[in-house]
Amino acid sequence: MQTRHFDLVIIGTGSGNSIIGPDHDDLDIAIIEKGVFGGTCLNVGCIPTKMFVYPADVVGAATHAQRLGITHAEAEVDWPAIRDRVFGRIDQIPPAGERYRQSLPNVTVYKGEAKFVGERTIDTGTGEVITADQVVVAAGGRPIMPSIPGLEHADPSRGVHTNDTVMRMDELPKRMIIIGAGFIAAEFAHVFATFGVELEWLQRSDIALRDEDETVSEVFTEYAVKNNGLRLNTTVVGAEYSNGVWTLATESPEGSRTYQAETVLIAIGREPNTDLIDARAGGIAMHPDGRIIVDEYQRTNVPGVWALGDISSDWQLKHVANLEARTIAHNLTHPDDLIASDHRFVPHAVFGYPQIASVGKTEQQLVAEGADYLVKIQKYGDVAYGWAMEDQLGFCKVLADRATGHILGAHILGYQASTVIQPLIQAASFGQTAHEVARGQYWIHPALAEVVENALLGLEPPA
Ligand SMILES: Cc1cc2nc3c(=O)[nH]c(=O)nc-3n(C[C@H](O)[C@H](O)[C@H](O)COP(=O)(O)OP(=O)(O)OC[C@H]3O[C@@H](n4cnc5c(N)ncnc54)[C@H](O)[C@@H]3O)c2cc1C
Ligand SMILES: NC(=O)c1ccc[n+]([C@@H]2O[C@H](COP(=O)([O-])OP(=O)(O)OC[C@H]3O[C@@H](n4cnc5c(N)ncnc54)[C@H](O)[C@@H]3O)[C@@H](O)[C@H]2O)c1
Repeated sequence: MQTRHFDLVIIGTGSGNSIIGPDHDDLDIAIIEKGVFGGTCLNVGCIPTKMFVYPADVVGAATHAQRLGITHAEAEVDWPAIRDRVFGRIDQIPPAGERYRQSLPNVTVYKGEAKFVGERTIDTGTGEVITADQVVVAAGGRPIMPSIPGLEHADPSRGVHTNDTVMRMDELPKRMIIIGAGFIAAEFAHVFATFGVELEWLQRSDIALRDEDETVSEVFTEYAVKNNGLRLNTTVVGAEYSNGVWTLATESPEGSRTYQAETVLIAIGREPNTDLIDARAGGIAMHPDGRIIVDEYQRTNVPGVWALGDISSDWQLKHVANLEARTIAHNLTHPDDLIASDHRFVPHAVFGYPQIASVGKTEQQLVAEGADYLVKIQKYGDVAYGWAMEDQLGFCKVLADRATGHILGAHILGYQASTVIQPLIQAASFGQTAHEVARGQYWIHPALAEVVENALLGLEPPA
């Protein structure tokens, strides 16, 4: 095996690929990718899912328009056309990104599965072992599979999917069973239910989106039970495949039951790829759940080795992986002026139906901490635009420190929640008080953002 030394090696081309910039022109860099250039978000995550969510939102809006006096003919969903539109656009990007990297004189692209064989020493999986002064581990994660015989591996040919394959199905199945009720399940349940697939959506615990603020998860769960086939407290204990149909055996407090469908979507969480890269052989310390331990500067315990994104972060979110990549991009070339990743107010959104967005602490976390807080829940339907929409579900919940008025958490469920929440993310991040944000600016009337204004005004003024 040949051995070559680099200034910098990057493992993974998701957010890892965005590290390389003009500051690094003088470095001899290797980047290693085992799969498709661009990583999860671009190829099998954020971007394609939202490209399916958008048409689902369009169909959903037409359906919900009945209460506004508009009826449409039933939507005809042309799955191959939707799928080919999505991937016809996405599939052009990875080869272009790879070609660009290969065109840079100081970058060598290895197409192989990287494994540490020593400290800062990596087998590229291409017949070459390389060493480096600095290594960035950005190898992400993968779907967790259940330990149920038949379902331990994705097998699209038999209708067992994860997010990696479900968006490329040849045709829309008549029936689908979704296992899990987190982010991925919520978004795909919205897409497939809206596209007319008969859903059985099985969740082993008593609530969907468990980590959200409890008001949000309760309203979301109630809607999903009523409209999207969600079944709670239902644990899958066995699976059989016969004549193109899966029969899943389940246990619940009501007893044993089976569910049948041609397609099963597994969405029970994601695990870090530290085993694939043999992080242990590189001397890299890990949490019990397999994530790499990093400090606020994204340093691991091994000098010169950094990690970012899903393989190390507390958050499996693209904007977090990107921020951590920016931290490392700076720190690689500024050893005496390190910057820390800002994880104070990490927001997220779940692009299902109803849409959800959140930042900061949940009310249950504040209760557990014994915090002295103010809370206001403002309904969409009680501000002008929400009233015009005849919205019956949406709300904005704001939590603020009683003494200072600082925003501690904000949780929105409803139309465009992911956009409506942004002023609250800004206020929390810049330390503005609820009163300042509500009173210190105009709020366009009668825009939906008034739901945020009224939530803030509804908090008692700070003592
Ligand atoms: C269905 C879905 C929807 C999502 N939607 C959103 C969303 O709307 N918003 C949001 O913020 N986040 C979303 N996420 C999460 C987001 O995609 C991830 O947090 C983000 O992509 C993580 O980036 P990363 O760079 O850490 O890892 P990745 O993008 O996964 O990149 C890791 C790369 O490393 C490569 N690799 C792994 N092992 C090796 C090895 N041994 N050798 C060489 N290469 C290797 C992989 O092939 C991959 O290309 C979604 C995730 C999924 C699954
Ligand atoms: N819009 C977004 O930002 C977005 C969208 C999709 C995914 N993501 C990221 O990807 C991550 C992974 O998503 P996910 O939905 O797979 O995970 P998740 O952690 O959000 O949800 C996992 C679900 O599976 C259930 N579960 C866990 N183990 C199980 C088991 N053994 N059997 C049955 N059910 C089980 C849990 O109760 C939970 O409902 C998310 O945490 C999120 O960070 C983000």
